[in-house]
Amino acid sequence: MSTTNNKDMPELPASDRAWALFLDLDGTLVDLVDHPDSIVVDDALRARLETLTALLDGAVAVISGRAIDDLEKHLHLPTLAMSGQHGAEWRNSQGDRQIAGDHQKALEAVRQQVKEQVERDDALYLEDKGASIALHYRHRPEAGDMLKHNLSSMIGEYSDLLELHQGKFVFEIKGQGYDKGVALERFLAIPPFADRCPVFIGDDRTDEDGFRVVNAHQGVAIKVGTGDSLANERLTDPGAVHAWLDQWIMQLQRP
Ligand SMILES: O=P(O)(O)OC[C@H]1O[C@H](O[C@H]2O[C@H](CO)[C@@H](O)[C@H](O)[C@H]2O)[C@H](O)[C@@H](O)[C@@H]1O
Repeated sequence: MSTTNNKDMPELPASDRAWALFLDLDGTLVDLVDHPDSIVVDDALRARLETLTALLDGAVAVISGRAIDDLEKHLHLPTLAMSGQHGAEWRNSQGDRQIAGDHQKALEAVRQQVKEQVERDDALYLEDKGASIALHYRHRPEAGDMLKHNLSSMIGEYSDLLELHQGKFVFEIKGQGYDKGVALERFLAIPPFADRCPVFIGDDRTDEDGFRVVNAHQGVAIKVGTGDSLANERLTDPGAVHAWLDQWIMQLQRP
């Protein structure tokens, strides 16, 4: 196995294996910021993703909690495979898309209640993604426990169809049975990902489902930042992720 030059960084994936790369967006590829619309995806990141996609024969996907329309609005990479809304949406590298719909009626039933909760406090922000709803409380951190309690009650009678996920200053109501692990398994069953060994980089607790699947496939799971994790490897922040990916690109380009 090749090694990186920086002792603090994970080993680079061995060059004698075929790899599939899965990447979380917020907190992993881009820095966390005050509002979901304010993230910065620069040309260097776009170029990095395009180069890796070419070098890995198309086996690169972004696995995000964001909706695919939102990911595309920021990334502008129409042939990049993606999963959005924590596994409820998929797009392959041909641009073909699917979205889970079995929980939509239940979500509709709670949508108005969530809106009313947000309307009571200007510091809260509702991100309605279609197949999931995110309630952001970054600007009202002390409301976390109250919101968790209220949102749990709202979805209580639909617990066979809906579940509550907690991310970084956000609660998300999403379809039961979809998560980033499900998204990874789905990609690993189809070309060009099938039969490749997965590498997944993520920073949040919702990424742990992905790490579990990667570990089961004897892949490389990399947690960005601190905190308990199923991942065996660490990178400190998005800047370190970019540097690690650049080193991997150099290794892949070596004759
Ligand atoms: O799975 P990810 O790609 O990491 O997406 C997770 C959630 O990211 C976004 O919210 C988070 O990032 C915002 C921008 O930095 C930040 O303001 C917010 O506090 C974070 O929770 C996104 O808005 C969500 O839809 C994603 O699920």
